[in-house]
Amino acid sequence: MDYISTRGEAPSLGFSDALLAGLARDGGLYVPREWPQFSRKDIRAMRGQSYQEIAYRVLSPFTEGDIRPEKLRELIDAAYATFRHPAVAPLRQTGANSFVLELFHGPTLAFKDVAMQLIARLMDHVLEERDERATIVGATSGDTGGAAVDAFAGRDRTDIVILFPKGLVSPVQQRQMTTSTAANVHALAIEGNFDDCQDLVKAMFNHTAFRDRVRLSGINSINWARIMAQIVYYFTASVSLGAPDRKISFTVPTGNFGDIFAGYAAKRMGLPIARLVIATNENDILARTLKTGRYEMRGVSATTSPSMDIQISSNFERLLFDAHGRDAGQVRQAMAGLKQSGAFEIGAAALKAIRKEFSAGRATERQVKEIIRMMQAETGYVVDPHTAVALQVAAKAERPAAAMVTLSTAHPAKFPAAVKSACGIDPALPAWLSDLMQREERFDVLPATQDRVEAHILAIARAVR
Ligand SMILES: Cc1ncc(COP(=O)(O)O)c(C=O)c1O
Ligand SMILES: N[C@@H](CCOP(=O)(O)O)C(=O)O
Repeated sequence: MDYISTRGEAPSLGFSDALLAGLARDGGLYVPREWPQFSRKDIRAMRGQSYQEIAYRVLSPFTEGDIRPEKLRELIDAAYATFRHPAVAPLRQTGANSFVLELFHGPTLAFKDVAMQLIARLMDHVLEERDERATIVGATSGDTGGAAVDAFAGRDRTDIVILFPKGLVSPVQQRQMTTSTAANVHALAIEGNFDDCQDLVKAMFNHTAFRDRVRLSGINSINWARIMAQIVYYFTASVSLGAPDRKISFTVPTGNFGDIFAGYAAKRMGLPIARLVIATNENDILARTLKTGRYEMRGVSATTSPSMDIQISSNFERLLFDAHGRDAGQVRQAMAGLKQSGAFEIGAAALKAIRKEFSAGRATERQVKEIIRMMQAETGYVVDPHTAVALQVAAKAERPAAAMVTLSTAHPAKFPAAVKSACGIDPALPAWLSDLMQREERFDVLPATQDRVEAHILAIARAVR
């Protein structure tokens, strides 16, 4: 399998190179040249198989030619052995035809662990085979950072630098990034918001001399491998609910558009998905875009679901590429518009193609609070605010005959203040994190300026040439 850039001006790469590259050299995102295909028979044959076995079948075509099959199996087994639930991503029934897919049973209690535990091992393996080192840089609105720190801590071939918006992540999220004692972990509090952090990461990738000097690599969902690993749970959930003989819809709490794009990829690979529903909080750029056909930045407000307080949804570029019939010129034009004026229009045909697969809705802060309260009062189930955004949008979504699976992307204990204020329950952290709030923090504070961040990284990275 080889990977091409959404902007059409970077060389195509094999899996291992795309994994280490993160962002393409033309500023675009890598996507597989073709979507691997799974027949109804292939999907039916997944019934009764473990998460690890389904992961192996789904991921093999993406890594073929680069990662040996037995190595892939070994890395998958090691990655998911870190999860505290035997099913890895269990389903919970919440209504007659409604289910919640719990993606928070990994070490840092968010869905990011699903991909991060695997890609840390994949990167380590590739770097070891090449006898190389890398400097990994990531931007986080809260969860990616903690998951990356856990997955990469102590790995000898990588330094990991995480940029988080100062004061805009929950205390639990911050400590998951700042209390690691591993020497290769570096947390940076940036004086700005998540979009500033993400812009800095992209700017560093586009600064070729710096990129080459520190051997930059990325772990945000701009890295194809993140999306790839997340495709798996759309298959496991659908198969356990009767796919391919039953169509399933998914509602996904959305920020950077990575998680829901993984659902779109699963559909392109043959999984019968009815609708993909984008759920946003009050930072509703994606819901507005689907309604109006205009992607327009308007500023970010802080909500109780901080991980989704995002305006630049990086992976929307991957969808645009497909919706424009893989015309990289159209993507370049849209991205230039976004850079120059903070907006772009989506042409009628592309918008029609997007609306054919996706619906979208937004949840207000009041609705999020109410749904957490109601869910706990009526069923005893306590959900986090990101999951609540999606449950609210799913409840309002048009319901074709299909079952609705809502993705639960974080454990409520990551956001105790919001949960307590909504339903009165103070969700406890699990045993392995119970002393998190007493651990000593270690992080640096920097302004959102590229030269200051680059200078800092040059001073700490061991991969510098
Ligand atoms: C808990 C949680 N839910 C939802 C999202 C949104 O996911 P995505 O950025 O893949 O759209 C994030 C951040 O990515 C998150 O941390
Ligand atoms: N919500 C994310 C933002 C970064 O998204 P990513 O999926 O591109 O890493 C976070 O929690 O950091």
